[in-house]
Formats: sequence, C-alpha cells, structure tokens
Amino acid sequence: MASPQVFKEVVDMRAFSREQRREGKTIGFVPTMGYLHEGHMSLVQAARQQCDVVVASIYINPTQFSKNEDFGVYPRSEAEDLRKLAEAGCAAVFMPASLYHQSGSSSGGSSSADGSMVVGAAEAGDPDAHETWVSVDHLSQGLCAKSRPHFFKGVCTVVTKLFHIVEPDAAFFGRKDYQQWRVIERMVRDLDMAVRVVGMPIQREADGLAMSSRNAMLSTEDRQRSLCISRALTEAREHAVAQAADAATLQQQVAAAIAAGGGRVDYVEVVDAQSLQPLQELPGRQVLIAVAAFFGKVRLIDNVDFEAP
Ligand SMILES: Nc1ncnc2c1ncn2[C@@H]1O[C@H](COP(=O)(O)OP(=O)(O)OP(=O)(O)O)[C@@H](O)[C@H]1O
Ligand SMILES: CC(C)(CO)[C@@H](O)C(=O)[O-]
Ligand code: BAL
Repeated sequence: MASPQVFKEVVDMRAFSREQRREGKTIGFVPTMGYLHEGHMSLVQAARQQCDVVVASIYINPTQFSKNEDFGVYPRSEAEDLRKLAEAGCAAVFMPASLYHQSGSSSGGSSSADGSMVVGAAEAGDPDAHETWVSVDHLSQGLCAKSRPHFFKGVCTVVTKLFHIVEPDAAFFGRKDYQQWRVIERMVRDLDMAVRVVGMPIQREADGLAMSSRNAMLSTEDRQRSLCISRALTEAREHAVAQAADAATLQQQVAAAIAAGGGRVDYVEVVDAQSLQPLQELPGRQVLIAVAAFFGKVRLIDNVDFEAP
C-alpha cells in the first residue's frame, strides 16, 4: 500500500486538497490527535467508503487542554500511525508543528491566567499572536465542559481551522466523544460550513472498554478497573430498555457502579441525545447516558444511547 503524502505546512496541505477537487474528487477528512487505534481506523474506513480521497490529520491541539491536563504526556506514535494510515489507504496526512501564531513556544506550551493553554494576543503580550476563537454557546456547556471549561472552544477553533485548510466534503467523528460530535454538527450548521459531519459508532476492545488513545496510559490494575464503565452503561441501558426507568435512578446506579469499581466519577448524566439537556422522564425519548471517570490520572469517557420504551 502506498505511503500517504505527509504535509507539515498549511499551504502544502491546501494545495493537495485543491488539486484533488480540481480533479473532481471528493475528500473525506479524519481529524485526530494521533496514537491511532481501531476507533480511528473505523473513521478512515468510513471515509474511504464515502469519499474518493481520505485525508487524516494528526495534531495534539494545545488550545483544548488546560495546563493541569495531560497535553505534555499525551501518547505519540508517529511512525506507527503513518504505517496504519498507509495500510488503510489514506492519501494524505496533515501533521502541522503548530497551528497558532504566538510568542514563546511554537507548540503552544504557554498558558493563560485562567489556567487554559489558550493564549490570546493580549495575554501573550504579542500583538501578532492568535486571538480569534470559535465557540458554540449552549451545547458546549455541561458534561465534559464542567471539568474541561476550555475544551470545546479549543476544539471548535482547531476544527474550523482544519476545515479551512483541508476543505473536505465530509468529516468523520467518533461518537465516543459524543458531545464533541454534537457541538461540531451545530457549529457546521450555524456557520454554513460546506462539510458533511458524520458521527461513527464507538469501537470497543473485546472486553467492552471503549477504545481510546488514553487507555495506553492506564496501569494494569486501572485497565482492569476501567471495565466497570462499559459494564455499568450496558446494564443501565438493558435495564432502561426492558422496563420503565427514571433518569435519577439510572444516574445513581451508573455512578455507584463506577465508584465501586475503583473509578473517580467526573460526571454521569442522563440527557436527551440531541439537545444534551438533562432528562427526568424517559419514556419515548432518545436517551444518552454519558460518563467521564478518572482511573488514576487518566480520564476516560464513554456513553450509550437508546430509545426509552
Ligand atoms: N473508540 C472509538 N470509536 C470510534 N471513534 C473513536 C474512538 N475513539 C476515538 N474516536 C474518534 O477519533 C477521533 C480522534 O480522536 P482522538 O485522536 O482524540 O482519539 P481518542 O482515542 O478519543 O483519544 P483520547 O484518549 O484523547 O480520548 C475523534 O473523532 C474520536 O471521537
Ligand atoms: C477533533 C480533534 C482532533 C480536535 O483536536 C480532537 O478533539 C479529537 O481527536 O477528538
Ligand atoms: N478525543 C478528545 C480529545 C481530548 O480529549 O482532548
């Protein structure tokens, strides 16, 4: 299988995409932070099926991390990632060194007064620094935003930049990051971006754990403990599909099971799968139970969705 073309510069990536479009080809885009697993590869596969050419990006975006998070230790495996992308038939990979104009570290290593790694021109003391942000007001609140208040502003900004650079016809996101998928869908709709957003099912390990690059940072014990998340979610869904259940009971059951399994619950929420607003009454609703929990220092997310009878 041919190696993908690797682009480090914005102009080169854009030139490649424009050439493909001139040839009448459609571009499927898979944005990632690297350390690729079968979850990422399922997105590449879908992009291949639905588009003529697949472009992936590998970029650990500093603006979606707070300074107390794991930006500095996020796992990397560039050579292995490129090998997997070649095998999957990916045509091009965008791997920029940095996507933000700023003074100091070009990789985004400085942080702002409020604890985010989002560095604006004023804070950087550099009138030439990055100072334009994209945010989705309401959907970006709650769930992951409670403990990662800078996350969605960073994600929306970088995804907008990536869309402008790659100019894809369709972009593929995993529903493991369910709120992220919904937020990006909304951003694309509200800003009339000419990209079709595709949300793909969660890929799991054989024992049920949702695949995630951060799984590699779990100790052996925590890897075993982390199974309580998918087990608790599966049990909750089975319970709620088999008989009438109320949101508060499901929430408490899942939270208790994760705490008993050795996790530190960040949140367990029972929400409407479209609006992400908390639900009380479930009958007839499309329900999402979303979880974030820490095992050691590693924060994992997972979810299940279903129609309540
Ligand atoms: N298990 C999975 N199934 C399907 N898609 C996934 C899965 N894990 C990640 N993705 C998707 O891959 C894309 C890139 O995600 P990313 O590179 O952050 O990987 P990740 O495994 O989610 O990493 P992290 O450990 O940071 O959560 C996102 O759209 C994400 O939702
Ligand atoms: C969409 C994304 C690549 C933006 O940095 C990231 O949040 C991710 O990998 O899910
Ligand atoms: N998959 C989401 C990227 C992040 O947690 O920063």
